[in-house]
Amino acid sequence: MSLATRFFHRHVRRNLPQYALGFAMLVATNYAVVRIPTLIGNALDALGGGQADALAVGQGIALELIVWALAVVVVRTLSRVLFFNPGREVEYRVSVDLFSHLLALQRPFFLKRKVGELVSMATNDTMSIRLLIGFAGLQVCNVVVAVPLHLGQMLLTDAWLTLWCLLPIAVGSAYTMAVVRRFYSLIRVSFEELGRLSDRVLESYAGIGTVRAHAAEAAILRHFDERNQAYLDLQLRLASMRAFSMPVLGLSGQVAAAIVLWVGGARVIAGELPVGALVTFTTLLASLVALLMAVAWVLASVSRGIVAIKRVDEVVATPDGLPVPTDSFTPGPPPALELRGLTFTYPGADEPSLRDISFALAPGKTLGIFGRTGAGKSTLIHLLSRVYTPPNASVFVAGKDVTTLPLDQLRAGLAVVPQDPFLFSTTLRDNIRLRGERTGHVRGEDAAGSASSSQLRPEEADDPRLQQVLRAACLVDDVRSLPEGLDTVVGERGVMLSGGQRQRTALARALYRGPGLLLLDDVLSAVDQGTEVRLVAAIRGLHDEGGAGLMKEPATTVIVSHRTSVLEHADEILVLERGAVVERGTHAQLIALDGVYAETHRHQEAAHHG
Ligand SMILES: Nc1ncnc2c1ncn2[C@@H]1O[C@H](COP(=O)(O)OP(=O)(O)OP(=O)(O)O)[C@@H](O)[C@H]1O
Repeated sequence: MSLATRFFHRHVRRNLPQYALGFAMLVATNYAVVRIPTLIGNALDALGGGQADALAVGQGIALELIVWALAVVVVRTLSRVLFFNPGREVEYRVSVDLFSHLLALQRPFFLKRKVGELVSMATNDTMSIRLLIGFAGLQVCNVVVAVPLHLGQMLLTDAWLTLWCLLPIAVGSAYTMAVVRRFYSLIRVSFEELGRLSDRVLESYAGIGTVRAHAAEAAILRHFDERNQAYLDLQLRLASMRAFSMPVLGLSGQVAAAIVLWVGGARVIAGELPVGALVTFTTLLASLVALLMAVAWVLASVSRGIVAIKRVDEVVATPDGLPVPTDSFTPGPPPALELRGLTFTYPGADEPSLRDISFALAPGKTLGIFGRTGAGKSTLIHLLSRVYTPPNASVFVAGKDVTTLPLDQLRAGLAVVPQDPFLFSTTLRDNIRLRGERTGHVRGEDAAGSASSSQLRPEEADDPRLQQVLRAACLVDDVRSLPEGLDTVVGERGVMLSGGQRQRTALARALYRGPGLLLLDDVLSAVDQGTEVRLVAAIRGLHDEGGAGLMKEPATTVIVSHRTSVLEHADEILVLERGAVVERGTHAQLIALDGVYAETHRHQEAAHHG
C-alpha cells in the first residue's frame, strides 16, 4: 500500500462526508463567483443598450447580485469550516499515532534519533500536516472546481480571447511549478535543520547547570547560533523563492489583461463583442489569476505537508523491534527468575557486555549484583526489565522465556528503580503514585481504594499504602520539610529534591506498586550509611511487619550495589568483572573466599569505621 493510500485510510477517510459536503459548497461558491461577472456584464449591456426598461433591468440585476453575493458568503464560510475542522482532527489523530508509537519504541530507536528532532516532529510536522489537509486541501479543491468553471465561462464569453490570454498564464504557471519543485527539495532540509535547532535548545536547557558551572554559556551560544544561522539561511532562501514566484505569476496575469484589452478592445470597436462581455471577461480573468496566485502560495504548504507526512511515517512505520509474543504472563505472586548462559552485546558494539551469566533465584529470594564500574550490572538490569531484548531462551521469569511474553504484561509485574531515576514536574504524591494503580501482589485492604486516580487532595493524603511506602523509603521526614508536603511540585525532573531524595522517591514509586519482581540498580548510592541500613531492612521487611506490611510475600529482588553492606543479606551475590561472573555465593562465602568482594568489603568497613 502506498504512503498516500495508507495515510488516507488511517487518518482522512473517516472525515470523507465532511469533505464531500465541503466540496459541494466549493462548487456552489464558484458557480456564484463565475455568475456575478456575467450579471455585471449583462447589466452594463442593458444600461448601454438604450431600451426603455434599461433602468428596471439594471436594478433587477443589482438585486440578484446582492443575493448571489450573500450566497457566496454563506457557502464560502461553510466550505472553510468543512475543510478546516477535519484538518484539525487529522492533526490530532496523527499526533496520537506518533506519540503512542514513540511510547512503544524501544531504547535502540532513541539512541539513533535526537529528542529535539522528535519534539519538532510532534509540533512542527503535525501542524504542517494540518495545513495540508485543511487549508491547502481547501485551496487545491477550490482550484480543481474553479479553474474549469472560469475557463468554461470565459470560453462561452469569447473563445478567441480565451486562447490569447492563456498563453502568458501558461508561461507564468510553468515558472511557478519549477520554483515549487526546487522549494520541495529544500523543505526537508529545513525541517531537519529545525529538528537540530530544537535539539540544541533542549540539550542546553537540560544541561543548564553544567553549562553555568563551567561558564560555558558563550560556547553554547556559539553552537546555537551556528544552527540558528543555518536555519535562517534556509528560511530566507525559501522566502525569496516564494517572493519571486508570486510577482511572476501576477505579471503573466497583467500581460494577459493587456492582451485582452488590446485584442478585445479592437473587437468591441469593430462591433464584434459587446462591452459588457469584455467587462465580464476581464473580471473572470482577474479572478482566475488571483486563484492561480493563491495556488502558488498553497503549493508551499502542500510541499511542507507531504514532507511532514513522509517524516512522521518513517517513525510510525519503524517496527518496535520486539519479538512477537507467543505466551502470556499474569502479574501477581513473586516469580522465580532464571538466567541460562546469557551473553549480550549492545547493538553496534564489538564486545559483549555480559558473558555466559547463569543463575536461578527462587520466588521471594534476593540476588545481589556486585562489580566495579562498567562490569555490566546495569546491562543485566536492562535485560531483566527488557529495556533491551535478551537473546531467546536466556532469561526466564516464572519459568517463561521473557522474549515470548507481551512486554506490557511482563512490565506490569515488575518494578525497576534505575540508577538515575526520572521524576516528573508534578507533585511528590503523583510522582510516587504515577499510574494511580497497582498490579502486584499487594494487600487487599487498600488495593481497591486507590486504583482510581492520582488526583488525591491533601486531606486524602492518608492513603495507608502511601504512608507505608513513605516510611519504607525513609521519606517521612523529607516530606514534612517540604513546603507543601506530598503536594509539593518537585520541579523539572525533580530539581527541588536532593539526589538521595530523588532515589528514595523512585524507590517509593516502585514499592507503591507492590511488584512481584523488584529490580534495584544502585539505588542507594546517594544515601548515607545510616539511611542505607534502614532502607535495606525496609525493603527486606516489607512483607512481614507484623501483618502491616505492603506485600503478602516478599518480592523476588535483584539489587545492584557497589557497597557490600547493601548486599550482606542477599541470598546469593554475583560478582561481575568485564561482563562475566568471577565470584558467587552468600556474603559469608564470599568473605571466606577472600577475593575481590572480600577485599572491597574490608576497605569499605575500614573507611566506615575509620
Ligand atoms: N547503549 C550501550 N551501547 C554500547 N555499549 C554500552 C551501552 N551501555 C553500556 N555499554 C557498555 O557496556 C558495559 C557495561 O556497562 P554497564 O552500564 O552495564 O556497567 P555498570 O556495571 O552498570 O557500570 P556502573 O557501575 O558504572 O553503572 C560498559 O563497557 C559500557 O561501556
